[in-house]
Amino acid sequence: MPEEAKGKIPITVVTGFLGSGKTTLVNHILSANHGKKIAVIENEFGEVGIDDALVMESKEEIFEMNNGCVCCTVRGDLIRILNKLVKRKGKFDAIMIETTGLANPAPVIQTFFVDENIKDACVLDAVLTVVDSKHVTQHLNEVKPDGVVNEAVQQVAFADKILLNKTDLVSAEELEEVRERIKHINKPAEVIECQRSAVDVSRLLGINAFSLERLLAMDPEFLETGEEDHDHDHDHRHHHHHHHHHEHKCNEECKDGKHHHEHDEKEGEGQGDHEKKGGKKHHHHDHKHDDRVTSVGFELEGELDMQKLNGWLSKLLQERGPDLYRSKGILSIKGSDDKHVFQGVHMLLQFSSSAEGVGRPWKEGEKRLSKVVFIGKNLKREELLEGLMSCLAK
Ligand SMILES: Nc1nc2c(ncn2[C@@H]2O[C@H](COP(=O)(O)OP(=O)(O)OP(=O)(O)O)[C@@H](O)[C@H]2O)c(=O)[nH]1
Repeated sequence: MPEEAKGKIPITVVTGFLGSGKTTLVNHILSANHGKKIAVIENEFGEVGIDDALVMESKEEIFEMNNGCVCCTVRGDLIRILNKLVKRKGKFDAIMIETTGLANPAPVIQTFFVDENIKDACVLDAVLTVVDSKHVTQHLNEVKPDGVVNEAVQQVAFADKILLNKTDLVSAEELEEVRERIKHINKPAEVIECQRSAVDVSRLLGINAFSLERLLAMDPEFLETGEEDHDHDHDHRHHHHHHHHHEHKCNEECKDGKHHHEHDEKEGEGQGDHEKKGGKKHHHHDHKHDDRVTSVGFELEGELDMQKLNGWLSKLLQERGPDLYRSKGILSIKGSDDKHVFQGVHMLLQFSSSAEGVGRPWKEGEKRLSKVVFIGKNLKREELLEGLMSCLAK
């Protein structure tokens, strides 16, 4: 361990596009036999929080940051939670942060270098990026409107280690193509092929893989504008270049209930490979998200009919699969005392339940609400709600 890392809390950032297998990785790490106490910080992009119910019950504390993306609105929350944890130093061994699938990891990484308190107490051990072998190419190729960041590219570019996950869903040739593509974006990062994010924890934690030097070699300005540009607790009116909307709650400074923020744009300043900067010749400090990508979430009382739901979801994913990046839900199903879960990634749909060890069973007295979230392009709330309501059991 390098001198400056001694006695500091190691931080692992888990990133990767929507549905790539981040929560699966967090659960894998939490349940592995390493004897470490790990505090987990979960950030979710979605109108309705689901992931907290899907992360395993563990002795460690789980902090949730919903209603925003860790790279923007809730960055202040991240700093507050980290400062709280720093005060409890010694009571746990490590911190793991799971970012949303739409997060640009750069501002998350900057947090560990711009906040004095956090910088003194913590050391970034590694940025782990989970990649969905089947769907990543589509996301890397996605042509974004001018000035909009391609988060999938950023996530690969900033990785210290890449978990090339879901190898069961692709052929050997496809896997090789994905590997090449990833190497093209990020040559130094080790790529580990896996299924269900199952990688030996000794290769993931306490590996001291993060290197600020390497990052600065890739982008000499990495730390320069971070503080100013990414602190969204300050007055948004100072900025006026780009707009950035998520269909989620903002901090009180956003006057119109949508989320705007802007960054100064520095184009093509000899940064080398531009794909590293978001698939375009844009500096990573622009981090305007794609406003066509939104989340729609519902909380529903009453029991759902499994057969109807399965039929409706299968049809929806078939028809809207390319645009429907991610769907997931916690379900109260008629005729069952188990908590049911569905997971959708594009056209792939999977049902499971607490009886199979997925999610936690309903607690005594817990209100049996179903929660469903859709994340994707051009989603129509009314249509989705109508479809979901039609699945209620009579
Ligand atoms: N076939 C296959 N499915 C996998 C694999 N790893 C994870 N999954 C499934 O992929 C879906 C998404 O996994 P998650 O771990 O929830 O993904 P995530 O990155 O946390 O998703 P978001 O937090 O919504 O961005 C779940 O249904 C998993 O069971 C794998 O190696 N192969």
